[in-house]
Amino acid sequence: MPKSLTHRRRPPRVSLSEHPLRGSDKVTKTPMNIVELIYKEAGPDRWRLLLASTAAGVGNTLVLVFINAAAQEPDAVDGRAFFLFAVLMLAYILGARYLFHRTIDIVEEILHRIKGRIVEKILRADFAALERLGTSEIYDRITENATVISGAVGLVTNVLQQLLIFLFAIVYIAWMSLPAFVLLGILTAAGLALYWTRSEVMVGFLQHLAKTRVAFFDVLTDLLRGFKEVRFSRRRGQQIRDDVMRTSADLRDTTRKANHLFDDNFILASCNLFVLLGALVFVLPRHVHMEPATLTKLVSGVMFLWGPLQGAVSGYPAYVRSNQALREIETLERKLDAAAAAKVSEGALSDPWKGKPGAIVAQGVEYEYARTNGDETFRIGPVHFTIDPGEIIFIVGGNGSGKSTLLKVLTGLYTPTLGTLSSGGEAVRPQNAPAYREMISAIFSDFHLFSRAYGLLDVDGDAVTRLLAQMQLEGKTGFKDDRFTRRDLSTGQRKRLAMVVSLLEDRPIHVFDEWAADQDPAFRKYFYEELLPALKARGKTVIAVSHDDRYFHCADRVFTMEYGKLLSIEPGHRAPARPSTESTEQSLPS
Ligand SMILES: Nc1ncnc2c1ncn2[C@@H]1O[C@H](COP(=O)(O)OP(=O)(O)OP(=O)(O)O)[C@@H](O)[C@H]1O
Repeated sequence: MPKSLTHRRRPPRVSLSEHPLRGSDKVTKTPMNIVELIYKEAGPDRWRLLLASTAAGVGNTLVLVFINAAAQEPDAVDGRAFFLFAVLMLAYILGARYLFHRTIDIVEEILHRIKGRIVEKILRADFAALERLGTSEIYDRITENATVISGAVGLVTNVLQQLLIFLFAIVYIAWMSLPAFVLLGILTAAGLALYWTRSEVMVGFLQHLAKTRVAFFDVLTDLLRGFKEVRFSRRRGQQIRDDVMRTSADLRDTTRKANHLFDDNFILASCNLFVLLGALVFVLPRHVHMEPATLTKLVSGVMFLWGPLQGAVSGYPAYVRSNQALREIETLERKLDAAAAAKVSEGALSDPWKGKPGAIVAQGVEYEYARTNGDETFRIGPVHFTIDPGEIIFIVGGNGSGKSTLLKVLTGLYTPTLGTLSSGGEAVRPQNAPAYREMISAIFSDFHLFSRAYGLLDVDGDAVTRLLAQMQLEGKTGFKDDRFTRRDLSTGQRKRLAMVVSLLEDRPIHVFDEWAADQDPAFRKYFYEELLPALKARGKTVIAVSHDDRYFHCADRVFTMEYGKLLSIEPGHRAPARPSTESTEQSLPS
């Protein structure tokens, strides 16, 4: 029996570790499939790929035909025959190697470019739009889908090669016996039609599986993030467990059904082959005269179809999955395109300030969050004020009064819905907003500490050590190779580390969103009574959200917000004091 040199693979099973494919997003344009993408990206190499594929296919087929022939006439095998055999094998090796390696290179290059493009789009995206998009979707789509495509490319390429071999084998059979070719054609077409119909059902399962996986991961994430809270309530733990088990059972059933379908399709393809062989041996000789030798060759030829058939059958699910993954990436890119900040070409960007912001003026500034699910949205403004260079401004107000929202508008992260924000007489516009933000160093309440000192050029190690000491962080973390040696600090310490970075940035405007909230009394005092005055003495403008009414005197002016409106602007020493929140702190030793 001839043995195929082709890859024989069982259909890939769907496992829990695979990416949850999502089929819910509507894609308006017909997305490119993986084969079209490889064809397009291959450029001039596509002909070489075709050639390599043909060489591999022809080599593979002829090696088997050759072995078949040699087995029937062993006496005719001489040195020349052996040389021909070696040449055919070499053609297969070179062709297959080029085909597999080149398609992998092309796909990996495509994925690398897609990642770069997505990061570029994230960097260019409008902050508010990116906030709405959320991080988990971006993370999921950029990493998991790329993994699915990477993993599938070998199988998909194999399908293409197998189809070619299949074609050659059919021609070989037609050459031996035309009636056998017609019979095979009819049975193969019937088998393919059945396989195709079942494949449609399989695609539906894959999509359902994708949604179920997302639900499973969501509830699992809830359990892991809320692990602390679960420790305090057995009932909560039980309910979460029930939810996890319910989604897991759904996942189990769908995975089982999908895998059964894969297996059934595999068995179906095998049976199709058996039917072909049966028809060849039991039916054909009764109707058509055929030499026993020809029949033996035909049987060998049909058996040779086994490899290509299996390759194609097991590659098809990979093809479907990678197309789905491509669709996911495409959807993300479209969402990011929609989230892009107002289009400003690199050349049109301007910096009218050159690092000197002047007075910040808000004239009738309003901002409203985008409406989602028809819910009421929060809006601030209209607000009017001027903040002079070197001023210390505190923004105070109750929870949810809009302090952080105002900070995001003031720092140019949110574009006002109405009114004008200007700095040094220049309105902040899309063309100059990046330059405006470069003058601000902000620590928001949900700040992030980067693993490296990104954005800080030529950091002076001594300066960092001094600042770490000033923030009482020496011994807790250090600075080595452009990185802080430890970031797993307490909340208050992490904020002090963020302050170190902010001071190193040395920008004219400092923005702090409740920075002092997690500091102990001594450090809070240090922040208000030493650090802020020191910044002011260096000409810095400070805008800080604060709840520390006992330190309002440290501000030049206090802006009080209520329900999104600027209720009052008072000099620091006359600012309204709210009930003290520091009764506990006063009893503690400082
Ligand atoms: N990204 C967002 N999308 C929609 N609404 C938001 C968003 N962020 C905040 N809000 C809403 O804006 C309102 C004001 O929130 P904001 O964070 O500005 O208040 P705050 O005064 O800083 O409150 P706190 O003192 O509790 O930090 C809240 O009602 C909140 O629900």
